[in-house]
Amino acid sequence: MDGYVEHFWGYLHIDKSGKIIAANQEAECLLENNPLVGNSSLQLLPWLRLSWLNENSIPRIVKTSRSDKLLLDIIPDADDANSFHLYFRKLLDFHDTDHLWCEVSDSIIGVQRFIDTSYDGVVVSDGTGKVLAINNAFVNLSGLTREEIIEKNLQELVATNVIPYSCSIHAIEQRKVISSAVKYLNGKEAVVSSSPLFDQSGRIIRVVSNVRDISELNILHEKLKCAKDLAKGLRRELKAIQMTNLDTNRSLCQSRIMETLYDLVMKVADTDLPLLITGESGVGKTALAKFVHSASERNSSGNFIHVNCSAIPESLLESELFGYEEGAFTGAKKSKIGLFELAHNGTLFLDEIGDMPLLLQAKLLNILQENKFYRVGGTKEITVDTRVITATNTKIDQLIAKGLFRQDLFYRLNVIPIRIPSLCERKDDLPPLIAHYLEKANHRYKRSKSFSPAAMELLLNYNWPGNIRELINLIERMTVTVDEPLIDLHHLAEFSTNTDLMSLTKLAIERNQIAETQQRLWQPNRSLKDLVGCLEKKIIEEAIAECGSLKQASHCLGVDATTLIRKKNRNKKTSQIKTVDITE
Ligand SMILES: Nc1ncnc2c1ncn2[C@@H]1O[C@H](COP(=O)(O)OP(=O)(O)OP(=O)(O)O)[C@@H](O)[C@H]1O
Repeated sequence: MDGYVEHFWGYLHIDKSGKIIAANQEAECLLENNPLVGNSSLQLLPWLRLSWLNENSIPRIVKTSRSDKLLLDIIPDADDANSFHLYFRKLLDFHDTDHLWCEVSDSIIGVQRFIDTSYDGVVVSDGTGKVLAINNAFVNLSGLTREEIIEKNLQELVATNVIPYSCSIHAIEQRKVISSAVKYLNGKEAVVSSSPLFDQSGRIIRVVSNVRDISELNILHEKLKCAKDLAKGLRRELKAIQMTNLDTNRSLCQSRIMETLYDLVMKVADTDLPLLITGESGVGKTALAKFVHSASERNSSGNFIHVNCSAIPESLLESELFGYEEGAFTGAKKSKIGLFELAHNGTLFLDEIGDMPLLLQAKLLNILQENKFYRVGGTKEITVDTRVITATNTKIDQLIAKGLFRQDLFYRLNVIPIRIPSLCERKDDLPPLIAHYLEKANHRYKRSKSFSPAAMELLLNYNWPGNIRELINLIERMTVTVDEPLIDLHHLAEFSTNTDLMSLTKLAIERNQIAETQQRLWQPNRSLKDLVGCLEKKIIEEAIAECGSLKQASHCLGVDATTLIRKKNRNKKTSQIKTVDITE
């Protein structure tokens, strides 16, 4: 223990047997400079009793001579059960108030213990500004030594620039708690709060200052600011990437029908009109809803929230969408914000809207008309500014006919109806989509695959019932599973999981084989003369077709026209290839 106690009190560190391990100067002074360390405290202090060591910190007054009295306190060492700290001080004029001093000593020692364990710096001064005690935390924080501060007047310390400012002096002057920020000479910053203590006559007897190091806090604050700036930058970049992706999506749709669709979407993106997107699964309804959000002002003011109404159990959907208040139902321990609120200033995309229960449809209609709703179990009306985009791949008019969907809600949602055509209705989009997703898969899986012309032709002729999602899946599967660099028809047949595609591929393979066979010159059971005749006829026919007339063809082939006609007709019977009509 340092500081106040050390300054005025003698201190001995003694072991269990009473041997002195350490002592301070005040102790040497009080015990008249006898060498202390190594000696027995019981011999040097005949009034000391070994039994007192085991009595936990009881301040006592002992008579050392006829006139001298010592105030004494023994504290066990917190780290070493076999040693004790002994504090003592002479009592001079207090013969009649011994019992009071016991309490005072106890509180002084107690205060010092308290301030030493404080995380914050502590400075105690008297009513004139003289420093009586400081703790280690203050020494570490201010970079000042005890000698520079203890017993010095704070006003002088400010005047001599040892400290930049004293909050305690202002607390003494203004007789109230004063708080202020201080920057010490070592650069550390602190928030100081000085509280004056008054005696019964209103005199200030002590000022206790609490000094909290805020340098760390400032550094953390700076770091937090940097992190926030970084997050802001990343969010901007993410949005830019998302926008690029969405722009790519638009540029990949080159069919006339999709270009018209995107033109319409661009016109309505910045309005708050509800959109109902229809189309088969995998055509890109979600992608289009994201595109609308990103192309609108809402992209910078709010979030895009995607809710699949068929994926959330009916019993949970209401509380998910609208949130709930504490105690609204069993298990609602805390209130929770709903997805509508989460999409405030942004876009709420309700996918598979046909699966929304009828009861919730009424609540949805209300919110679309009023922009207001109540949380489940709530009494406070909540107002939101949320754009609603819905999508479905079921026929809503059939649901209306069956009484499963509210007609009024349908009209409200279907302000801008958008039907995304299936991939088979927009085959012009296939080449850019295939090229884009093949490149993506090659990059992702570090491959360099390509499709053979025959495989490519097949992909262009296929109907893609699973639409773009099926196309992406097939390309990824082929890129990863095919070993050869060229993905050919037989790979499609081998690795395809779709029976339609598989049979289409097998058909194409067979057709290719027949074509190959037809192209071969040798055929079984035909004489050489017959085969040569056939070839000759084909050459003559091609020459006539290319040159435009028999005369020109005979000129090109270097034979006269009569020979050409004769050769052509000679092979007529044997040829299996139909001849063309030749007119000069
Ligand atoms: N125009 C486009 N260009 C490129 N990729 C697209 C395009 N539209 C959709 N996609 C991709 O196709 C896949 C399916 O799209 P999306 O999930 O939007 O379809 P969906 O119609 O919402 O499907 P579901 O009805 O099953 O929810 C996604 O991987 C998406 O990125």
